[in-house]
Amino acid sequence: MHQRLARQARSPHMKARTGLTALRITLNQKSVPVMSEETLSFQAEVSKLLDIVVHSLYSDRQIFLRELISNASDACDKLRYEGLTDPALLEGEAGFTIRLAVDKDAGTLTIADNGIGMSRQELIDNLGTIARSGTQAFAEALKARKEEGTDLSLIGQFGVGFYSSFMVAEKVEVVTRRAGEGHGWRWSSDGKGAFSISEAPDATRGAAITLHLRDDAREFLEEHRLRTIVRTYSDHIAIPVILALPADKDDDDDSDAPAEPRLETLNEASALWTRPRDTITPEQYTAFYRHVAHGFDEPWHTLHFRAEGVMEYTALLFVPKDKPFDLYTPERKPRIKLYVNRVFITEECESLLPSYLRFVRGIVDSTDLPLNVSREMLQEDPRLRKVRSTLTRRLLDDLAKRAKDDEEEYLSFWSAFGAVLKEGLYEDFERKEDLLKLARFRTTLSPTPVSLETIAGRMKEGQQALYYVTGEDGDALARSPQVEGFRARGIEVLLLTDPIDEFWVSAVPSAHDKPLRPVAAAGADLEALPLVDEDGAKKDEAPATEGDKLDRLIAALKAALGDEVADVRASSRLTDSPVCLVAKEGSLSPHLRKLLSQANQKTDLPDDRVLEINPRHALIRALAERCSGEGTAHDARVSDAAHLLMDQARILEGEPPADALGFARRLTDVLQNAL
Ligand SMILES: Nc1ncnc2c1ncn2[C@@H]1O[C@H](COP(=O)(O)OP(=O)(O)OP(=O)(O)O)[C@@H](O)[C@H]1O
Repeated sequence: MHQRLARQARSPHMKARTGLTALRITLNQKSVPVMSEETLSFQAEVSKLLDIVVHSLYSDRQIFLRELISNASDACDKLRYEGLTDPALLEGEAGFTIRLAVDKDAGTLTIADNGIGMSRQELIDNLGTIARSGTQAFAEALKARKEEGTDLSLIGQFGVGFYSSFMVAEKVEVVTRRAGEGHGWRWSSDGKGAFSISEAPDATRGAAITLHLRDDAREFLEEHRLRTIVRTYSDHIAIPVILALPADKDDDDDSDAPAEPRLETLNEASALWTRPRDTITPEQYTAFYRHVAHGFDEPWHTLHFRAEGVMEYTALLFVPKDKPFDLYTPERKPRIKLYVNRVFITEECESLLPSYLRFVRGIVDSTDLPLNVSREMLQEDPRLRKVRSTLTRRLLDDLAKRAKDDEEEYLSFWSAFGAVLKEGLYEDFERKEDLLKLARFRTTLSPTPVSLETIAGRMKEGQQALYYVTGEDGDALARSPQVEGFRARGIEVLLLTDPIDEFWVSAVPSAHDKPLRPVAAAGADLEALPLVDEDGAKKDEAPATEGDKLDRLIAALKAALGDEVADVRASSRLTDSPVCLVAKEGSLSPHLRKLLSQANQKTDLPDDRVLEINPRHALIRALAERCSGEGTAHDARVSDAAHLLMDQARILEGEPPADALGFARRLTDVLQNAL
């Protein structure tokens, strides 16, 4: 096991798979040796997945061919790369091909490559477990489906790589020899729970996947069908996909020697990104996007350009339409493939994009980097920093253009990736202004997200700043007492509900030349503005509790609540509610405190919240009256009211009352007295 993990650790794919190590360790493979053949069971998740694949939920069965050709192409890329440091692996054969061969009598279709191949252990790991990110997502969706009845047809969007062969085949055989190894292996399975492995001494380098087609899938033995599928889905593959056709036997040829098959190259076989833009169709871009991104959606945006200067390179980048399922994994790694002179170098070149653009997929092909470029070099090379800066600028410029051209379309992008892009407000000081322009926010006046420019344009006369409130649920925030006073004055408040919002706001003191402030910090700004009715006309305010009365009330509330609050103060933030809880200035907001505790992060800062009271509210005025008499310090009713108000404020913040029993008792008393 250790050896296997060590080997995986060296493989360029390991990074993406670290989370799966545990899965593999828990594998329960029953091993039943039968002469030189061994039968092993699939990992339980694979069996479940195959069961669904076999009972075909895809209408689009032909995608199996795209998946297998894509794997073959990756295998060739890997060998080409490993061959740079260890030319012996190439065994003198450096020309890569992917061959399709049909045997109509046997009903088989074979997809063969001369790439890296697989060792015995790799066969078990790769084709017996869930080793692939997309397949893992599928398995997770399966689990979710059990729990909450997810629509199965959605699962098609994940794609299941190699396992998709079982959509069309009743039996699949893989004969493979890993480059550099003496002999090969045969893997075979009917996809029903088990697979077998035996030696294949004569296997050639690479992998040959033979599909014994089901009766209802014999269409995939037809040349014209294969030709069309390859041209549609795999034309961009940079390695020739060759169809071997039976030779036309010459009439005069009466020898028994088998005639050589005719070979027909089906695809363009040149890297798509090297072709001029105007010769590439949108379908070809989409097919390529799906290949590099392992996506099943359409690209929402495509950026393809050649750059000259400190470094010469071509970039072909895509913004997906749908959120990739691993967008929020803790690594937050950008996934751009790096090529040097069309030779694939690495899957995860982190230095090519900032992590807040990690949803972008695609490739960069440089003509200047050395082929043996190391990981360290990739991280430190100043030219790559320049490339990163150019790619970032061009992507952000394009996003701005798209927003300008069609705001509605842009909002579909924003709803998928806005939360990730906002990480840049916190991390990329240089691009803060650009990112602020791209940002869209839901507000108390607009359920559809709008730009800061729009919000700033709607500021009221005398309004000092742009205000925001943070929390989990936009609807609840829009109705919360925190924003009442703003609503009553016709002032728009940004409703920030992404976890990242709590972090970037601290790094962005102003936006669009206006200070950006939390609602809790409004204070005097707000008092200076008049209350307005729905038509914007000025409204009279109810009389407020003031002076001594107010002081006595505040003193009585403080005495009753003790340590439960850091302070009690009057506020003009409230209009309809009697009280609300706010964070003391300079302390963590309740929402941030909650986020940190969910992430198991302890904070040393005390939970010092302020209870704000509305001096114009009838209840507060009545309470103030009661407190103005003698002996109120020990008035049980005032104390009960203080606790009930405090609990009410907590409930509005989405928290339970501090002491449920006490809360129930007080509420009962109050109701009893009132009836
Ligand atoms: N023709 C092949 N030659 C060598 N290895 C292969 C071949 N086909 C599949 N494999 C190995 O099997 C693994 C699983 O393949 P599968 O198609 O299920 O997912 P995948 O290609 O890894 O997915 P992804 O493309 O998302 O990384 C591959 O990662 C690869 O290591």
